[in-house]
Amino acid sequence: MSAYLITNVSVVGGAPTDLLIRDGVVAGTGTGLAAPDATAVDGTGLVALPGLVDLHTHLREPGREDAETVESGSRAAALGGYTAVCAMANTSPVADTAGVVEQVWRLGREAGLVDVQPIGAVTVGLAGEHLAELGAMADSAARVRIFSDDGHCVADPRLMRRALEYVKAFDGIIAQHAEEPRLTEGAQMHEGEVSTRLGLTGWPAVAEEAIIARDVLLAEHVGSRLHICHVSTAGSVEVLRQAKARGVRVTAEVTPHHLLLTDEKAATYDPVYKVNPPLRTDSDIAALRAALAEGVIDVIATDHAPHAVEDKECEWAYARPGMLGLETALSIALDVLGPQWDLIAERMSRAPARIAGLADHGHDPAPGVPANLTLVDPAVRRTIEPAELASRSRNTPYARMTLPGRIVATFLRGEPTVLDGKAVK
Ligand SMILES: NC(=O)N[C@@H](CC(=O)O)C(=O)O
Ligand SMILES: [Zn+2]
Ligand SMILES: [Zn+2]
Repeated sequence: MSAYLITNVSVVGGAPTDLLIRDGVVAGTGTGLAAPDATAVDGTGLVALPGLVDLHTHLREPGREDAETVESGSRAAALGGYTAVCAMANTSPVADTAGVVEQVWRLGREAGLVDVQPIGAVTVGLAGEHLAELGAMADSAARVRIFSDDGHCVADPRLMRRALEYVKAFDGIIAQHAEEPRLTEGAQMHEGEVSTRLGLTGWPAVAEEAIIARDVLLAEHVGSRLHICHVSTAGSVEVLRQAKARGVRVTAEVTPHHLLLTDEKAATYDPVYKVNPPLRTDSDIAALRAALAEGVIDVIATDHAPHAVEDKECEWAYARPGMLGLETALSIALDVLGPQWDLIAERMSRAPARIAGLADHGHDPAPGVPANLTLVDPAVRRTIEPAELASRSRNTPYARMTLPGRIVATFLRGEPTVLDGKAVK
């Protein structure tokens, strides 16, 4: 195994130091380290963060390899500073058996760019009728701990209760896509002033809030762990705040796009802005940012949702919802939070690693910890060019925007996956 000596780097915003990486772990820190056999990496001006961990990634393999593969999505993740991603189950076939989750897990290992941790479906085929084989997925080589029908809500309260009961035995989590389907039939965008003006059917905030309120009560009743995907409204934050104050075992994530973009974007009729849950309002953004600072929202998760051109560059009503996220998330976080490195490390690495139970991830670089880390240059501003992204898809809402921060290098267990801002393989 190789050795790397990163010199003069700020670890999570601290005073510059050196970091020696050897045999897959951080072998030493301190100023003036010497290691003649190590490859030198000049860390001057750079910030070292624990490798980012994404709780919510769509990799599209198996089934839509034209939009993304485990390998292309892993490369996008590494370039975004990630060392682990949790792959959502809404593939084709759905990841609802031990066989499919093991396939995704193996493809992740073969790509070798990030740790790919499969999420299993809650219900067979995401159909919301019968529980999938949760135990077999948990016992499989993929060791699934998070289950989600993401893309769909587990709308049936009895099924949701049974799923929560089932995963309690192995401290698993149900990650809910909170959307009361009866309240969002035909919905195209956030229900509010802009949808009224544009004449598009609205997706009301209460469709999300009602499910979160129900599910925190179910989780409290059962004593199980619940995670809420892509929280998007101020009302959801209030429900979560109350639940957490009561000690309910609930965690929550917000996406970069819900922290930055509003429903006004729909007025462009550019389907790149169509997403579930929809972009909301300025006051929702303010509440989400405050909740993130406070810890009512635990995690920034990308909901990286690649879509092929034919599924996205069409009329708004026919376009699939979802947008890319992995290669821009850290920049959006920097833009929204500023250089609050400890908060960024907490919300984008430590907390998601803890929630997903990824023991090798989410550790600040310190002697003895697995060398899963990323180096950020906060001084660089870069313009997002969709054609330059590593993702197979192009549906970024940040095209031609200039954003702060650039990932210079990413290390997975001591080996670089990104160096000089370029993927190593
Ligand atoms: N977020 C989206 O708009 N789309 C996701 C599904 C989901 O996260 O609900 C997708 O799979 O494309
Ligand atoms: Zn979802
Ligand atoms: Zn999703």
